[in-house]
Amino acid sequence: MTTLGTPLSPSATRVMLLGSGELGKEVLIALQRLGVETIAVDRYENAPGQQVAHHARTITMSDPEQLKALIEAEKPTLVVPEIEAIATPMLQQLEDAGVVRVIPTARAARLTMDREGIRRLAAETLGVPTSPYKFCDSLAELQAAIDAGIGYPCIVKPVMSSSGKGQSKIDGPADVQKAWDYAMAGGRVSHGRVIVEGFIDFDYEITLLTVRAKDAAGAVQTRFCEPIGHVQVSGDYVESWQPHPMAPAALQKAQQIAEAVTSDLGGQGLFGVELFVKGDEVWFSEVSPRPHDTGMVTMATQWQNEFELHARAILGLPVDTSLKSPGASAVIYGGVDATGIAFDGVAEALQVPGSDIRLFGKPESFAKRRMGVALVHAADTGTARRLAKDAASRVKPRKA
Ligand SMILES: Nc1ncnc2c1ncn2[C@@H]1O[C@H](COP(=O)(O)OP(=O)(O)OP(=O)(O)O)[C@@H](O)[C@H]1O
Ligand SMILES: NCC(=O)N[C@@H]1O[C@H](COP(=O)([O-])[O-])[C@@H](O)[C@H]1O
Ligand SMILES: [Mg+2]
Repeated sequence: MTTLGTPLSPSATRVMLLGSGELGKEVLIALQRLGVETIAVDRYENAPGQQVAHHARTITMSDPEQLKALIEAEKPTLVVPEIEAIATPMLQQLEDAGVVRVIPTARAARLTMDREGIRRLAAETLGVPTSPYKFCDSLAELQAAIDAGIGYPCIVKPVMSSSGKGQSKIDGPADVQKAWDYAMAGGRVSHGRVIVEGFIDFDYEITLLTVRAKDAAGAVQTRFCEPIGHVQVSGDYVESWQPHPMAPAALQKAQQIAEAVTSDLGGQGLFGVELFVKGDEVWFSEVSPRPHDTGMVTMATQWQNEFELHARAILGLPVDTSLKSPGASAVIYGGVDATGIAFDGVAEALQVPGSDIRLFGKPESFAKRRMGVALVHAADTGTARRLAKDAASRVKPRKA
């Protein structure tokens, strides 16, 4: 039986988010609606989720001692990682010692924070198809890996990064040095290690949101949302839609891969399984053991969006992954480097039929920082994509 308490009282169910960006903010709102007491942690003050939580804490989450001190002081019922730059070995230590429960598990957080952990698990332990890959600690090793079989084109990424940070495509020998230097500058934690992957010439890519939640008998069951199609530019998502049609054989393979990976990672919660598809062939790319940026579209398309699904699943509550309407999302970038920016054109954006807007409230804008998203529901995804891009383009961020 799940029992929920009253926030700010001794009975409170207390949940700590490690990372409080746009995704965490929505998880926090979903938790608040269930009367959960929330603690939003991030690396900087006034992060989006910190603006809606009961408590805000700012620490260096990659520093194990700071993380341990905070968790021991706050004693949350659950710790929910929201970003990859976290001292996950410390989370493992605290979970092993019975101090806290990590979502979905400390092991899953640790393995997925580092591309090496999850890639080796998927490809080498579980035998799931992936791009060819190699891990390298120097420019010389990178060049050797490419020459020894990865070949051109290929993709280089820091082992600890997301949203395309530090990622680049190498088309030929002239790009190798540049890709190495870019990766060294772009990781979330300076690490000096990269993955180089053979380029998969896919027809399309999807995120398969996969939920591990308890059924009426208390057993953890796996459920899938409809596939989400998306477009990425420089490794960062700019557009997503749901449902993305798939051939039955490809969908079946996608679900098998998602089931294999998420059941090995275990625990309860929502996962974003990223897959490349060409014909009936499916490759596993990576997985977030938490809501996914491309899944923001579910705020327009599902009865329970991915944040509500995560909140429910981690609390042991039932979930409904069904689609409400086709829809799409389109990213609103900052466009300028400035703090406290202003957004013109919100009313114009909301004139677009079936549209909605989220402005995340990040205190500082960068030209390529995601500051908001436009959401649209429509009769079909083609229409929704067109309208979502239109709505996003009407929002004009500027220096205040
Ligand atoms: N081996 C590959 N072959 C072809 N395209 C790739 C490959 N690896 C990555 N990409 C492209 O780059 C995108 C981003 O890659 P990946 O998901 O690994 O980066 P990320 O930084 O973890 O992004 P995010 O955190 O937003 O998921 C993919 O969605 C895909 O479009
Ligand atoms: N692809 C992962 C992803 O989208 N993560 C989301 O971006 C935030 C960091 O944004 P920032 O870099 O603008 O601070 C994270 O906190 C998370 O919400
Ligand atoms: Mg990705």
